[in-house]
Amino acid sequence: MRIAVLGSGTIGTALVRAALSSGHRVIGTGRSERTLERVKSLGAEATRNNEEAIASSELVVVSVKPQHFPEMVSSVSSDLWIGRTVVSVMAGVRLETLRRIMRGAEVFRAMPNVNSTVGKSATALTGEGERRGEVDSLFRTVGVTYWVQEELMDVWTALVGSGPAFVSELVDGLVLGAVASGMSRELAYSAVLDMLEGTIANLRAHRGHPLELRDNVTTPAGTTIAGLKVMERRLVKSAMMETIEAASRRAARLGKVIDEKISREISERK
Ligand SMILES: NC(=O)C1=CN([C@@H]2O[C@H](COP(=O)(O)OP(=O)(O)OC[C@H]3O[C@@H](n4cnc5c(N)ncnc54)[C@H](OP(=O)(O)O)[C@@H]3O)[C@@H](O)[C@H]2O)C=CC1
Ligand SMILES: O=C(O)[C@@H]1CCC=N1
Repeated sequence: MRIAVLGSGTIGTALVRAALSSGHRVIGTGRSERTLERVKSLGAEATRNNEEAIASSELVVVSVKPQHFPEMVSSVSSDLWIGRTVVSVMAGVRLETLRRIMRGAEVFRAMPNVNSTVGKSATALTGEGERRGEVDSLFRTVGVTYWVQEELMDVWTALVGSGPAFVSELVDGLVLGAVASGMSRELAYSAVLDMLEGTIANLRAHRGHPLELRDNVTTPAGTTIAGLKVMERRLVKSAMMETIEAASRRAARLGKVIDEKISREISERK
């Protein structure tokens, strides 16, 4: 299949690489010379011209930032979308918005995460169309896929899309705590990553509630309960809940703002 990736940045580049590795012909777009050179170095074609990329492809991935989407689509003739399959990875942007601007295309949304760069994304997919299987295959090349109702895309974006940033913050906090207690940063970082991998394996093996694992670790009057008391006092769990809710609300808001811009764009075209 011929695949176009519009916006070959962090996520776009991972998808260019994935599509090439599955034997597809790929054309990636970008604005800067640096982006275009990176796409070429992977073995794909590269162009600044989104129309050229769309016209020559059956499957089109839209991986520009949501804020750049209205400007990007305004430079594309609306006829070009007819008969294409389009997959947007943009946070917040609704299927309804995409369908309105891409008349005649079958439209999907995907929400991967930055772990797609190491083949370990968990990607939510939504939408309907004949190329559902091909869309699923593309994202399975960068990790695992889950088909979900569109209503869940904003919270998925918060939990899984933004999640690696939140976990990185937590990792940094743990490392700094160890540094404050006299461990070198290098050793602490390596130890935290191993501890996380082990914890994930343990949680997956036991399949129960995560608090069962917590209680297995927590010796009466031991070290863990001393730390847990601080986490309780500092409302760490409450902060995590609010973090996901805030990010999810932001995705919803972003979708609304982009929808309004696209509506204005369509009425100006008429
Ligand atoms: N980063 C993440 O972890 C995740 C991001 N997403 C979503 O993926 C999308 C991309 O994010 P990310 O990869 O981080 O962003 P990047 O900024 O890394 O990539 C965006 C790319 O779009 C290109 N671009 C901008 N405008 C145009 C245009 N008019 N025509 C062609 N190319 C254009 C930029 O090119 P240039 O650099 O040359 O200007 C850049 O390479 C976003 O919509 C985001 O919501 C989804 C899940 C996770
Ligand atoms: O921060 C963002 O908006 C994007 C979406 C998911 C991850 N990064």
